[in-house]
Amino acid sequence: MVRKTGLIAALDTQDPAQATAWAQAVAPSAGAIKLGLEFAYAAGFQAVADVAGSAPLFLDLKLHDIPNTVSSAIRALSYLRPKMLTLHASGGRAMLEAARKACDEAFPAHARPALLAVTVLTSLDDQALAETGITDGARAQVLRLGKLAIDAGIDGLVCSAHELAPLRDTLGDKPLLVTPGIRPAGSAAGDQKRIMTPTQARDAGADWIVVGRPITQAADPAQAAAAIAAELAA
Ligand SMILES: O=C(O)c1cc(=O)[nH]c(=O)n1[C@@H]1O[C@H](COP(=O)(O)O)[C@@H](O)[C@H]1O
Repeated sequence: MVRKTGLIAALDTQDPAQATAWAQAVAPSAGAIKLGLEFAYAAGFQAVADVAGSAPLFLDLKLHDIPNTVSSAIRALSYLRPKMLTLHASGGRAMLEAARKACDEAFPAHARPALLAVTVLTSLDDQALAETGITDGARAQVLRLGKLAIDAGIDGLVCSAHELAPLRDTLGDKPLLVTPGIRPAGSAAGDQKRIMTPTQARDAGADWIVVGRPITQAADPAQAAAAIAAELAA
């Protein structure tokens, strides 16, 4: 299957003016902008709504709580009209199903966001995961949580590019697979552990790659985003 892999630019900042400038800079190259915990906590949800005027919104709140709280939170944020919304797969089946139901009820059918379940954070390697009690490695845990989330009606998964091939083998083409931990050749990994380049992630089957600091910390964020989009299209 020929897959078109899109770019999501992660705009991690506390400053609305900075987020707006970055959103405008990346808009020609990115299919969505990602605003998450740092921006929402610092600048508030009105600022999220304002910045989201520039591009489709990936709202990365990584919901993880009891089913009633997660479904109520989804109803409460529905006015933001995100294109994608994250929650943690490790919240379990009942939470995932409650989120699916809340999403279906709170959004009109034409404006439903893709619900994306975060499997194992890309900042974790097998050793760090073992300290949490998961001793058979990131790949096994991503597959376990990925199957659970898709079975519970979730639209897609957030995983590292290293798990794309086994997930596609197990779950097929339909689930949206979104991969952070992407580093263009030569850029610093920072706190990310399970990383790949944009080309490698595309070739392994990503629908979307998420890139933050390699764009936002570049001397010219517009040019950095354009270069990544060009790499994906090559
Ligand atoms: O849910 C996410 O987007 C996410 C999941 C994950 O496992 N790893 C991960 O890095 N992210 C997010 O993706 C972005 C990656 O940013 P950079 O490391 O700067 O490219 C950050 O905004 C993270 O919050």
